[in-house]
Amino acid sequence: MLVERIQPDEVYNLGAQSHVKVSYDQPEYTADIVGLGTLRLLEAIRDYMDRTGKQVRFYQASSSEMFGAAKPPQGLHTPFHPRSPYAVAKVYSYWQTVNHREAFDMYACNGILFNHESPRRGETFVTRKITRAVGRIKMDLQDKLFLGNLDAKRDWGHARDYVEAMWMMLQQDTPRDYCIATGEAYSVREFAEKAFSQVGLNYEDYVQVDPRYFRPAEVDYLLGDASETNAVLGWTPRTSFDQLVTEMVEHDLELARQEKTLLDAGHQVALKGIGNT
Ligand SMILES: C[C@H]1O[C@H](OP(=O)(O)OP(=O)(O)OC[C@H]2O[C@@H](n3cnc4c(=O)[nH]c(N)nc43)[C@H](O)[C@@H]2O)[C@@H](O)[C@@H](O)C1=O
Repeated sequence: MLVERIQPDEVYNLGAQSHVKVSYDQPEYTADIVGLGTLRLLEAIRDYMDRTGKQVRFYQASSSEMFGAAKPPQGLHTPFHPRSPYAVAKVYSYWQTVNHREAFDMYACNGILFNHESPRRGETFVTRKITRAVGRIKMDLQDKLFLGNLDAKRDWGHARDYVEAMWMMLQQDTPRDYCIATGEAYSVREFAEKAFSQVGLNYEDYVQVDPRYFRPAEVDYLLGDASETNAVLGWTPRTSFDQLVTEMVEHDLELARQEKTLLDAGHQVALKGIGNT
């Protein structure tokens, strides 16, 4: 067994089919990985601790998607109202984690993280889909960007800051749950506006709404209240929304420059996973 071989001190369960729209196309697979996957890990760790007497700390990547339709701002005391198979499975894992902590005295924490982005974000998530398109449009490699609901609002932070918070959660004396957010929300439209204007373009000239990207049930407005977490952990985000957008646009502009250089030199360029979800 893997836990036996690795003998971990800390386990971070970040494994998932993490795309909300895809979870509607693949609900059973999503429930298996995102829901039962957590239970399998918790049980493997419990069994390992029972047999060896060792202590293992467990982090569960809970998600602001669990709040779904709940009114903003959402925090540790907001009741969940999930709006997708992904979010429902995350709620299941949230409670499995709480229950293992209460029933078996495990050091297990839920980090309820609001959206966290970076240049490493998968290209089918909206922020990266936008910044990839901004770079490619600027370099004349693409004409249009097709998006879904431009009015959805998200509390977007930088993944680098959020990963630090995850680690801090497992360094405390007692286990509990936390909420990580910036406390600021922007719409998809505002993200696009800022990203395009970064390279001197107007998003309205390039963005087209395509209903293909609408979700059967949308999460309209996520805005995190991390005040309790900030007080306990002494954590605050370091990267502003403007800095996040700038970093992602600069990264993807450079990627587009490289693509253009290769194309101009007669090479074929295979594009990895440019967004169609
Ligand atoms: C915290 C949470 O964060 C992420 O989930 P998400 O918020 O669904 O992320 P997203 O970037 O796919 O969508 C954000 C919003 O943007 C809207 N939107 C418009 N047009 C497009 C569009 O064309 N593509 C996509 N993907 N979204 C679009 C879309 O309808 C939604 O309202 C995951 O990491 C998840 O694993 C997680 O846990």
